[in-house]
Amino acid sequence: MYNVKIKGLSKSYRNFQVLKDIQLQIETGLFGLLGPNGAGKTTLIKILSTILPWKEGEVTIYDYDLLKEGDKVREILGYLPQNFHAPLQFTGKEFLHYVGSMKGITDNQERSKQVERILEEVNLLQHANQKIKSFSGGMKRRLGIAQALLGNPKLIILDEPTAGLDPSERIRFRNLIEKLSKDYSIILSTHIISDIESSCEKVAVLNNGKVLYQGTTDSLAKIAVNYVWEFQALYSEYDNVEREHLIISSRREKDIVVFRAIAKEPPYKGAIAVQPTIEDGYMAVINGMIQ
Ligand SMILES: Nc1ncnc2c1ncn2[C@@H]1O[C@H](COP(=O)(O)OP(=O)(O)OP(=O)(O)O)[C@@H](O)[C@H]1O
Repeated sequence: MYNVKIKGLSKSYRNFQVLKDIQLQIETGLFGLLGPNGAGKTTLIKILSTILPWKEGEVTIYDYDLLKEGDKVREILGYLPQNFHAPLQFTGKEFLHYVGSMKGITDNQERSKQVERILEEVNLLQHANQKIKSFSGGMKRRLGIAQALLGNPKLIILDEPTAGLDPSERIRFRNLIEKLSKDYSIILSTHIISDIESSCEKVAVLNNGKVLYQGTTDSLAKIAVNYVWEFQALYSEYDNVEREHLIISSRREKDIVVFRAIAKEPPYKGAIAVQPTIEDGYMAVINGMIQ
């Protein structure tokens, strides 16, 4: 079942077209929206979150027409913006009560129940009465998720939620998102492949305002079969090789360097085709190797 259906969505800022005829269908579960900086992810997410006005195209979210029934969509939506800042002088609990009231949960008992449950869900219960200024980056981000969960939304939209987190916080955050995806539909926008590779079954790749790929994460990797190569070159050739080929990674072994590259043909003498990863598939799509 598709919860979000997008047909022919376009958006311009003055003369600059940011989204170009987007066609997307998003199912229940965890959906990854991948793309480099400037691809148009935030613009798309702001439109889906009813924050940004738009005119061209059709968007349905849980059978509500986004243009005509924005109020209904807001009732079933939880949103964590890219630059989420909670007031530092509040405690975690005070902040969630405040957001809950703003979302129209006026019954004190009901709001308290939700706040406690959600604090537990995001693993912040024992810090609930601490001021937010004492929270780590990861805790603040989990509080961001918590405010999105208030009001029992059906769809949660997270814009670059792991940006700036250290590796252990990132893993913790990722596990939380994966756990939540059992109960909620989640759209996760990111430019970090590892955020989606273990947990998202379906992804879309956006670049320059266009959807270049949508499908399973596995097929995104498979798309690059016969396009990913490993070869060795002398270290002294490093700059030339890097300039002339689409290099994904390299590792130095004394005087030689082992390169991993994407190309339609063997890019270097002795190059052998290797098994592609999701990152390879993503790079191949973004760089226009695969139409
Ligand atoms: N209000 C605006 N006015 C004009 N141009 C804008 C505006 N907001 C975004 N843009 C431009 O639209 C393009 C897409 O931006 P957007 O923020 O949607 O991309 P993104 O994929 O979310 O990237 P990032 O991760 O860097 O935020 C960029 O070129 C950006 O400069």
